[in-house]
Amino acid sequence: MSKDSKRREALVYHAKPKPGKIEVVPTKKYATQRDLSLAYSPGVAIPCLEIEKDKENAYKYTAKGNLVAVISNGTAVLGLGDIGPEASKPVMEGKGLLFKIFADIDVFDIEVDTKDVESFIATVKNIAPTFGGINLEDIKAPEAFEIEKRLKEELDIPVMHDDQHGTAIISAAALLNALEIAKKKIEKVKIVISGAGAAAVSCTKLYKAFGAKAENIVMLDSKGVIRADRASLSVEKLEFATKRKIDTLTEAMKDADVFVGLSIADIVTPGMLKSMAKRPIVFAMANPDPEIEYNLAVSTRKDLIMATGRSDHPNQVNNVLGFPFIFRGALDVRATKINEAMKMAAVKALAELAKEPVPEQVNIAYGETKLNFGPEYIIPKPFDPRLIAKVPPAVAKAAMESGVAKSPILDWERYEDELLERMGSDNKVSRLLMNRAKTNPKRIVFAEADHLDVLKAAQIVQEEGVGIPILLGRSKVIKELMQEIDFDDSHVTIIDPKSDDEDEKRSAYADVYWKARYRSGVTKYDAEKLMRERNYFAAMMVNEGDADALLSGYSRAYPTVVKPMLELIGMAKGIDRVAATNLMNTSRGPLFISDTSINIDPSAKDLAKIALMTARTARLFGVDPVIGMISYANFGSSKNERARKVKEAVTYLHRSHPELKVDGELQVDFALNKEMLQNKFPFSKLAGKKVNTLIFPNLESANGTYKLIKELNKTDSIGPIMMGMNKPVHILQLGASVEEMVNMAAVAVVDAQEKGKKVQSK
Ligand SMILES: NC(=O)C1=CN([C@@H]2O[C@H](COP(=O)(O)OP(=O)(O)OC[C@H]3O[C@@H](n4cnc5c(N)ncnc54)[C@H](OP(=O)(O)O)[C@@H]3O)[C@@H](O)[C@H]2O)C=CC1
Ligand SMILES: CC(=O)C(=O)O
Ligand SMILES: [Mg+2]
Repeated sequence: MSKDSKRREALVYHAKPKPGKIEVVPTKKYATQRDLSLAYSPGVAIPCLEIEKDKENAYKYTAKGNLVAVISNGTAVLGLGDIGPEASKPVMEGKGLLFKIFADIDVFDIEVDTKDVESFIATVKNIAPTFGGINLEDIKAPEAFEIEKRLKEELDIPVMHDDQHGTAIISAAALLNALEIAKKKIEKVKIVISGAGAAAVSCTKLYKAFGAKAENIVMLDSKGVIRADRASLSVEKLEFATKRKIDTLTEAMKDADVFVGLSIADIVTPGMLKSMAKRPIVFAMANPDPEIEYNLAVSTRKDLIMATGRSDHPNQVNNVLGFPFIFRGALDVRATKINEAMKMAAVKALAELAKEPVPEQVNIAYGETKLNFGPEYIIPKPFDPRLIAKVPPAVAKAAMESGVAKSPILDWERYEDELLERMGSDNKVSRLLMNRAKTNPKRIVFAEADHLDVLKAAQIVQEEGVGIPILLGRSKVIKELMQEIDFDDSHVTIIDPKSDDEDEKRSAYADVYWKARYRSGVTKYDAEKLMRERNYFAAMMVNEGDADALLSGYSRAYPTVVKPMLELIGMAKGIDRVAATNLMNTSRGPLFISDTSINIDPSAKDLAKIALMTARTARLFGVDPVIGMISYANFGSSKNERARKVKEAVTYLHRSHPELKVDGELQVDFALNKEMLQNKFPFSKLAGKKVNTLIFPNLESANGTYKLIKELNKTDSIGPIMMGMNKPVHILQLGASVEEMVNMAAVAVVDAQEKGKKVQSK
């Protein structure tokens, strides 16, 4: 992607559909007058008075306990410097987003217009009653040190300057692991620290706490090496002043084992790297651009262990891995501080986690084949689902043991369950899907590429590396539209099935088609005419191996596209029924709904087949299927044939697939509410389990339900995903959005990867 496109993409992301990245969502009912009289006056007065009696009740009756303030004055925003409070807001909102998606913590971002230490402290103290914790962000040194110190002393809620301690925790964990890989001892290594600001000073203090020796450390600021004989050094800098008679980074780097950059971009040269000791460790953590670019660094020294603060290279050493989980642990025990014991516990938990076998889900999420503890994997990845279950308990335990926890955790197993439960609401399934597609992109025919939105989706698919688009349609229109949206056509195949240029291909496809059907009344002429039809041509491309997957249906009603696909592509071996499922990214986690598009009134046997196909699809998305077979009645309470049909399907499934977690017939609310199910039907195979797949008894109920969820909750939906076809062919909903089409393209690619595996293993 060009620099211009990246810039445009970033601006559109922040501007559309609503400006900014976060909003406030009510958590209580507000539908009726009664609800409102509880939410506000007069009902609201009751909790007010309870809190007046005892301030601790604020944790019981308000959102305080899960609310963190991300506060900045914009004086050291990433590595962009002093850009002011307004300009820091996108970063602070971004931190809010990360707090929410990684640890389910709510955030108000607060940008304060003052550089005066006292006035900043007073502002934070005055608003502190609102919050359960304070995350100070991007405030420059030395002011940041005084601000944090004072707020910690004067407030009884956890206060952490993330650039100091978040960064210190993550980089210490990464450093301990990198040293282990390089077989070096922290007590012996020579360390160069570029930067002497908030992040650098705190990181270096923590390395010292883990054994690094002051005499082995050289620190630099904007004026060069911090030497003991330099005039008017701040106390923080003085702690790291060296007695060595050197002035420059070049001199400092000679024979150094470790370089830690918390300063500005591009100050380290290949020459400097070459002068470092054997097996050097380089953490170039300035954001967004590191002290030395990743590829330049690793191509300069093969024995390098390299990390940056960025997500687009291996070893992202960035405080994102820390602050959500550290605050989660601190809030959950109502810690009054984030102390050294808690920080050390977080370091150890992170460092240990990197050495454990990486779950397949993480490999998929990062498009890796096998992440393993080693030079390119020294620290866990932010999307590792184990982080939420490992780091907050370690922090919480340390808080309890060090006596700063006001509300200790008694049942750790239950706490871990609660932590995992919190993470149901993020969209990790679509992320997983996209990343799995990227590992082995396939050729996808976009059969309606002369429509602007289809083309936009193809462009994203190409630029993101999800697949290799082949654009089918009127080539003149396609090319004009491509220009309009800045879609580079130099590496994209464009095919117009009606044009003379395709005579040869058309005739070859027609021949194959005719030979398979000449005893069914199809003439050569019919076949040639059909091949001018885009869907027939596209399907033949997939059949004949000229493409790996097909997407169509954006501009036509679903049944009119399904029919030719079934006729040309047909069903997979051993399958006598196709069906479609929709994956909904709901607030309780991923939910598969079937059959949303094909079978109008399936029989009991068909329902069982649909359940089995959906279970297979769920596994493809990394979801262990837990299936509710839906009806209007529960477990035999109605004798009507419609309920009996579902019951029969369940009996069949229990007999033929006893290992499958499936039960019914069930009403939707019982299927989705595990406590309700456990209480009323404890004998059910699903009692106490979280159902993630619903099989509906007929098309109208499944189709209506998924559309209802999608429209009312604005839930992302991936699908309809065709199941049971012989080739990866997927049919879009009429007028699907660009995002839906990109998701479907990823589904088509993953489907092609899977079908490819089956062919290979035959
Ligand atoms: N990866 C991560 O997780 C994190 C990365 N960072 C990055 O670290 C950097 C610093 O952030 P922070 O500590 O909050 O900011 P501060 O403003 O507190 O500190 C910046 C420091 O960089 C020094 N500096 C400036 N130019 C040079 C130079 N040419 N050579 C050496 N030092 C230089 C400054 O020197 P002086 O003291 O003379 O002004 C100052 O000490 C930023 O790029 C930020 O993005 C920060 C936090 C987390
Ligand atoms: C990551 C971060 O907090 C920073 O660069 O400032
Ligand atoms: Mg920061």
